[in-house]
This record gives sequence, structure tokens and C-alpha cells, in this order.
Amino acid sequence: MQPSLLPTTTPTLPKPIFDELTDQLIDRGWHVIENYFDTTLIKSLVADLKAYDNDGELTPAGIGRGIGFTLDENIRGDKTRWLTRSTNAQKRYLDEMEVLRHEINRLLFMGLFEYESHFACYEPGAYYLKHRDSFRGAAGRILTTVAYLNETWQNEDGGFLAIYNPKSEQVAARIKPLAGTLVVFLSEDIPHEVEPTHRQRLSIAGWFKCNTGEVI
Ligand SMILES: O=C(O)CCC(=O)C(=O)O
Ligand SMILES: [Fe+2]
Repeated sequence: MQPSLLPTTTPTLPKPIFDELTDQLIDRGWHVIENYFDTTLIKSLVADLKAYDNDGELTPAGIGRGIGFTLDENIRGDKTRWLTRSTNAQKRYLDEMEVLRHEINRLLFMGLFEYESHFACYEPGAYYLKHRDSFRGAAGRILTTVAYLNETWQNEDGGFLAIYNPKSEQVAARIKPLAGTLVVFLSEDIPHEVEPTHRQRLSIAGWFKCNTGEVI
């Protein structure tokens, strides 16, 4: 992979953004922030993702972990690859998530300890059925983040993220997977679903975890 020329510094976001995020997490368990990431970062992340795809480094995502891991294309159809600090784009993305982790811990005392994230690519026809992100084996996932990478998206392109109200199980919001948008929700509480996409849909899904004491 070519190293990108992206600067590694992280711009600081205005404080009210974090205040609103924490208010909404307490209130209803999810929040959407548009234009969270700048275009330069998005373009470099897309370049990384496309390079992995061309090199055959994206693999069909599975359900669960370790011995509980299963591949089921009827449940989800994305291809994924874990982020690392191997390019400036991924470093900057992970630095941004560090800022977010500190702010949420400062405002909510959530004890978020570490962050794991993967690039995801949904080819036309792919979807991810309604689920919650914290299941047996998904050790310590507390807060989910999803960052979208497609610079244009029309309603007819499909691939919306449906967020469900955990009490009524009704759809509470449908979120367009447009570049710059960051979605944050409580991993155990919020059922959600990726509706079938009609275009290649690129994203980064990530999870803040508590300290499980897991030795890797
Ligand atoms: O891409 C999205 O909008 C959500 C992905 C998701 O639910 C997951 O990877 O667990
Ligand atoms: Fe999910």
C-alpha cells in the first residue's frame, strides 16, 4: 500500500458537538453527526479501502468471534478488514476516535477503554439484517460508531441504516450512508439494520470497548 501524504494532526471539533452527543446517548441511545470528518480524510480512507479491495484483502464478514465465529451471507453480506495504524489516513481516523473516546469518558464516565474498527464494503445487493452489536462472544462492546465514506448517495441507492426503538421495535430513523456522517449508538441496546444497497457502499464500523482483561 502507498503511504498517503495526509497530515497526521487531528483538528479539534467544537465542544457543543460532544455535549449534544452525550445528551442524545443518555436520552435515546443513539445520535447522528453530519460532516464529522473532512473531505481530505474521507478521500484518503477511500483510497486505503479501494487498495485493500484490489489486493483481495477484504474478507467476507462473519458473525461472532473465536469458536463462535460463523459465516452467514443470509445475515450479512459485507467484506471487511480491520483498521491499523499502517497509513496516515487510518492513523488520523483512529486519532479522531481517541478524541471522541476521551470526550465521552469525560462527560459520561463510560469507562471506554479501547477501540476496534473495520473497513466495510457492501457490494450491490448486500445487506445486514436487524441485529444488536453486543452478542455472546463480542467481548465488551459498549458503543458502536459507523462512519460513511461514499461522497454522493441518492435515496434510490438504498443501503440506509435503519435504527430501531428498542422498546417499540419500530424504526426510529433511517440514515443515509453519506460521507462525513458519523453514527454513534449503544451497542447492547439499539437494534439496527443495513437495508439492501443498490450501489457499492463503503464505511468504517467501530466499537469502543470496556476493559475485559482479555489477553490477545
Ligand atoms: O454500516 C452500517 O450502517 C452498520 C453496520 C453494522 O451494523 C455492523 O457492522 O455491525
Ligand atoms: Fe451492527
